[in-house]
Amino acid sequence: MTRGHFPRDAKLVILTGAGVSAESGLGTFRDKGGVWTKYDLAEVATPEGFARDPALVHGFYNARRANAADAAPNAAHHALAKLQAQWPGEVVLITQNVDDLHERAGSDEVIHIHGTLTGALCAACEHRWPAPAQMAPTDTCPACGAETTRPDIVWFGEIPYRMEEIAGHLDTAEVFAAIGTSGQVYPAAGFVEEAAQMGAHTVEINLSEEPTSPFFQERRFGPATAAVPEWVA
Ligand SMILES: CC(C)NC(=O)[C@H](Cc1c[nH]c2ccccc12)NC(=O)[C@H](CCCC/N=C(/NCCC(=O)O)S[C@H]1O[C@H](COP(=O)(O)OP(=O)(O)OC[C@H]2O[C@@H](n3cnc4c(N)ncnc43)[C@H](O)[C@@H]2O)[C@@H](O)[C@H]1O)NC(=O)OCc1ccccc1
Repeated sequence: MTRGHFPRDAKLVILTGAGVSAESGLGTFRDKGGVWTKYDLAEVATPEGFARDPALVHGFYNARRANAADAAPNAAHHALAKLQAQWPGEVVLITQNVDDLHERAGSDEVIHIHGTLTGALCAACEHRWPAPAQMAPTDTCPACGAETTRPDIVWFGEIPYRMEEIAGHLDTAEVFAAIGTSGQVYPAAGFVEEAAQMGAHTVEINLSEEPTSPFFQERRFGPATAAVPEWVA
């Protein structure tokens, strides 16, 4: 990590997107052959879609849960876990991804702003529990018994998780890095501007240029499994 820009124990805030899990075989969303080219986002990733057809939505997430379970963390996940363990300053890892590959690479604290495939949520009492491999509309909540269980995922139109905590980290970040994200989904896409306004050094690591690339002071293009270990080294 080129030290010039910040102190040895700087506070690092890192945001990851689907690109960091692409080389683990988990499709991204907006690239060629991406998830949103195969599925209609409004049908499978909105509360309205779930109300209309919960079986369709559970089927979509059951398939993604199975894919994620069969996948393995890659060199980018491992490099970030090593950075969290060894960097003298604070490292905050925020992910838009709903897979658990960061944790399986050894990252102990990961803020899942869009939820997780491994979690189930009761829409009635907000109880949370580990998701079974296959979820179905007839599943009942172990706490209140209601038949209102859903994947613990933040859908479009819903408020992302832990936003206050994240706002605090963006205000105090000395380095903000975005890795493998197209910067098209808000509020996450706006984090770079918030961090830059507070004086953070901003770094983009991505396969190629994105509309938000001009917001970053430092840009590193290449596959995450090469570019992230290089940046961390
Ligand atoms: C599409 C977009 C225009 N719509 C939105 O942003 C909406 C609406 C909206 C709100 N504010 C706005 C302002 C302007 C315009 C629109 C809005 N946002 C919302 O609805 C959000 C909720 C959004 C969350 C939706 N849920 C997801 N995921 C869970 C589901 C699921 O996963 O099924 S978002 C979904 O997209 C996220 C972003 O996608 P990326 O990760 O960036 O993936 P993508 O495919 O796009 O890009 C991949 C990148 O990787 C790169 N890459 C590929 N391979 C590699 C490689 N090998 N190495 C490195 N890089 C690589 C590619 O080049 C590319 O750049 C994903 O992470 C994924 O989580 N809620 C909200 O705003 O509530 C109110 C609010 C807000 C704040 C405070 C209070 C209230």
